[in-house]
Amino acid sequence: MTLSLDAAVTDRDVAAQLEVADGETLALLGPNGAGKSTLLALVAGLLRPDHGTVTLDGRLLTDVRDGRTHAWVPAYDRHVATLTQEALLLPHLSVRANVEFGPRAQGRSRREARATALEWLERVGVADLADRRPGSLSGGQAQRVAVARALAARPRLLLLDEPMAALDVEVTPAVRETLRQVLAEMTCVVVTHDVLDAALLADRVAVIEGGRVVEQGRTTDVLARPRSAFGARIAGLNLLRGTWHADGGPTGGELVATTGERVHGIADGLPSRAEAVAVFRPSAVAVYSTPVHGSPRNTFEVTVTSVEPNGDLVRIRAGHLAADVTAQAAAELGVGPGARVWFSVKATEVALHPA
Ligand SMILES: Nc1ncnc2c1ncn2[C@@H]1O[C@H](COP(=O)(O)OP(=O)(O)OP(=O)(O)O)[C@@H](O)[C@H]1O
Repeated sequence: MTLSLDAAVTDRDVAAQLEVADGETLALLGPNGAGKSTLLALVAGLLRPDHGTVTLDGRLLTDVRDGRTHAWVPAYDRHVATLTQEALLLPHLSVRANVEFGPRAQGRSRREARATALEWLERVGVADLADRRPGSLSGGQAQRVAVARALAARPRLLLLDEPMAALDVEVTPAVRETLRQVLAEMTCVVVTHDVLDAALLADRVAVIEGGRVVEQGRTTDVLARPRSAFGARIAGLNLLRGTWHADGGPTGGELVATTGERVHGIADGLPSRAEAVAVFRPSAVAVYSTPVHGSPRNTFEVTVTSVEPNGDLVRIRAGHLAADVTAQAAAELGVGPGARVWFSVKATEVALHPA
């Protein structure tokens, strides 16, 4: 294992064991206060456990036993980079200087640091902003720069703490896609509230509740067959498989699903005729009893198969698709199994990625 953690923090009632293999992305999911950020802090070296160990690439970073610290590598020497909700760029430095900072601090030459910075800014799609100051960037741009800064330091492990939580919904899909591409090569732990992040970014998921790992496994397995209460609440994403047809329209094209639906969505750089999946949350689906129009929306005429409570909402299932609506909306619709309804989801809510 590249990363192993087996540690406890008594006053936060956190006691967990995690393992992440080389090149793998693990998502930590769980309700507020479950202990996700605490686990990241233990790995990053920002928090000392009451007992336990943290190992990265066979190097013992933390070892606390019998009330004594046997090993403690300080945060700056762990080869671990952390990306938080806020980009936290140094305001008085240019974008490029922010990204050069890590390589320079590691003793690389000015020229090498500059080349590395430009390469990463290019990869995350903001090379044209290199000379700007952080204060003049949008939230999405700043977060891309923060990704470049984190990776320019060549960390062995990347920790992401809700990296998209502070972004506008319009820019989230594109930043998520950038992360998906760069994370493919990294060993990574991502804390998220958003099941879509887990579905698109993570190979494996660990569900944390009350400071304990209550469920873990391959993302697809956990989302398809959740065994914990939290897992069940977040599962049920809509997922359509098919072929992407680029046509240059408002969203660049549509996915023709093997189940017949045609779906517009956000597909950054997906080549035409690629096998792809379209993913969207049940809560992004509006339900109507009459046909709806209005672009850029996807509308599917479906037959309701079940209506059941789902947390504070009501989940309306129609075969392989699901919509979560408020209890009031469900009451107004007054639909039950067998009813014909229209599911509608904005193209901006649909993420497409290679299958
Ligand atoms: N700095 C702190 N000092 C003491 N207790 C803390 C501290 N930070 C968090 N806690 C407590 O530790 C427990 C775990 O919190 P943690 O922040 O790790 O949860 P989380 O899963 O990251 O939550 P969220 O999703 O709300 O960010 C909670 O009971 C919390 O109140």
